[in-house]
Amino acid sequence: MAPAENLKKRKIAVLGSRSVGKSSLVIQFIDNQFVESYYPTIESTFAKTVKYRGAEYDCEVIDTAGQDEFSIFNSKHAIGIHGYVLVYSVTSRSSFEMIQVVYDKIIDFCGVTDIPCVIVGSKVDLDSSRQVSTQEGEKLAQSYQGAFVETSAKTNLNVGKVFEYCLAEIEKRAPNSQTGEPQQSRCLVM
Ligand SMILES: Nc1nc2c(ncn2[C@@H]2O[C@H](COP(=O)(O)OP(=O)(O)OP(=O)(O)O)[C@@H](O)[C@H]2O)c(=O)[nH]1
Repeated sequence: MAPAENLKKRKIAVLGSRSVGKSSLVIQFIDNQFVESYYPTIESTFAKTVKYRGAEYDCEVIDTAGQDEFSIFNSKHAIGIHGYVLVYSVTSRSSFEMIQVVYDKIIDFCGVTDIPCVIVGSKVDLDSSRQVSTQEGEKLAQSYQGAFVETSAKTNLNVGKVFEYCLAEIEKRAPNSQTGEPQQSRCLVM
């Protein structure tokens, strides 16, 4: 393992509607377990060292309280964040629509044209209750120039990929940077 000072630090925020499975995704990624019961999150931060393309990354993952159209955008979810995991449930069209609201709020707040992001369609094990097609998810991610993946925290499908893709999106925009200056630091407050 690389000495701590050689680790690249990356801060990743996980956002999306309530109950779409953000915590389950993060807990499956960090602890390799799935919890069936539902406890609404206030906010939790997790740390994990991830190896990606031969480099080690010190990832801080922020699991946020679910958003809705009335939530006021929390500046904590933009300042110092390198990449975003935007989660909807494939069983909920309204959660898919909420991704677009959250994305626009981030873009607006940061004053940038795009952000490193992964669009995640969660709960694919519940395919018989699907309301959002894979193609719709892909199309949305393309329009954001981000990555797309469908997951199940329950069956541990593609959970690791979410964070791998997120690192890839961050690196695409800030290759070889030790701290990876987040995009919004280009904002100038006057
Ligand atoms: N079948 C299935 N259920 C899931 C999956 N992921 C999460 N759930 C369930 O969905 C419910 C909500 O999951 P959470 O991970 O707490 O959702 P959240 O987005 O963190 O919720 P908030 O904290 O309110 O924002 C829980 O009962 C989970 O067990 C999945 O991949 N498949």
